[in-house]
Amino acid sequence: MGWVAVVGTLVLTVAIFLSFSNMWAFNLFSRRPAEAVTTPDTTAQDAQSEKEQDRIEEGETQSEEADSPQTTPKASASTPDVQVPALNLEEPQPAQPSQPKTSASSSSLMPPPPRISTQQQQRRQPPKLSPPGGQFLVPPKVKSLAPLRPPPSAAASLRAPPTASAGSGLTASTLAPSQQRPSRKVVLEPGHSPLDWAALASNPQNNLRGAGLPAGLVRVTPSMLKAHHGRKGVDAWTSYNGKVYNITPYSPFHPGGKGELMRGAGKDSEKLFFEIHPWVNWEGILGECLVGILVSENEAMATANELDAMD
Ligand code: HEM
Repeated sequence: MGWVAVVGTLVLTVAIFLSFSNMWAFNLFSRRPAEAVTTPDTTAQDAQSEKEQDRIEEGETQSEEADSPQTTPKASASTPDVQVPALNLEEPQPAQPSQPKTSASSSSLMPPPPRISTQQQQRRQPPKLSPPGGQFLVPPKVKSLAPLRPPPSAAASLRAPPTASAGSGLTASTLAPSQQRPSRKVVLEPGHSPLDWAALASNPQNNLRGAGLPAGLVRVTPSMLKAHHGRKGVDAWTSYNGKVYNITPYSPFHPGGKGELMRGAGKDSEKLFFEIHPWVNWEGILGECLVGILVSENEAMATANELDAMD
């Protein structure tokens, strides 16, 4: 019986020894128990040794993983130090009145927009286009020393330069109405308007060239032209651009009067005509009054000699 007690004591001793040895081995190869064993007053040297130990263990693990890369990842016995709260979307999280309201807890929520005062709101509003009085803006007045005029047209460049006839170098068309020369138009007799003349000239039955003339154009010498002075029942001829016209039928229709028109009778009126009204279409008005062409006395004499020689 005593022998059995001795054996039992030995077995118990061996068991206790084995249990202690297991704890030591577990502490040596396991991390969690080592941390658990680590006391809060662990020095920095102990922490350094632990890090080195961790690096060794990780190296060993990596080498083992490299040797057998297809093995399943091994679970680690370590647990995270930070407790992650479990979120439940279905059940609202109960309020935690125990937690104090700190800036850290409120930082997770967006702060409410700051209140804007009425003056700030008025300042933030876009500017109004109309003045507060409701009156429309008046465009600024342009103070121009020169009178406003339209830009010069293309026809202005084609006009003749101002002549000295106006004295100051200005023509009647460029002067203001108050500064222009008074009109020298005359009051025409009834039935002698420009339209009446146009109707008369458009009728081919009216012989506007004059009586006793050949059908064709007449070779008019300066002496012949001079002989048609328009007095004593003689028609008035005038030359323009090398052609001779009978102006007698047109005299009662001339807006400037018969007297003005007769200033060109028996001579060339091209210069006079252009001095007064260069814009007037001579050919368009007096086309049916064309007598012939102006030739020199020598040309007319030579032509007469040629005709006599032919006879
Ligand atoms: C040859 C000598 C001529 C003289 C001296 C003369 C003179 C005048 C004068 C002083 C006026 C008035 C201008 C004014 O103040 O408004 C006038 C107007 C006029 N004359 Fe003559 N003229 C002559 C020949 C002609 C001829 C041959 C024609 C026709 C082909 C003609 C057609 C006109 C026309 C149409 C007007 C009106 C112009 C307008 O309303 O702007 N004149 N003329």
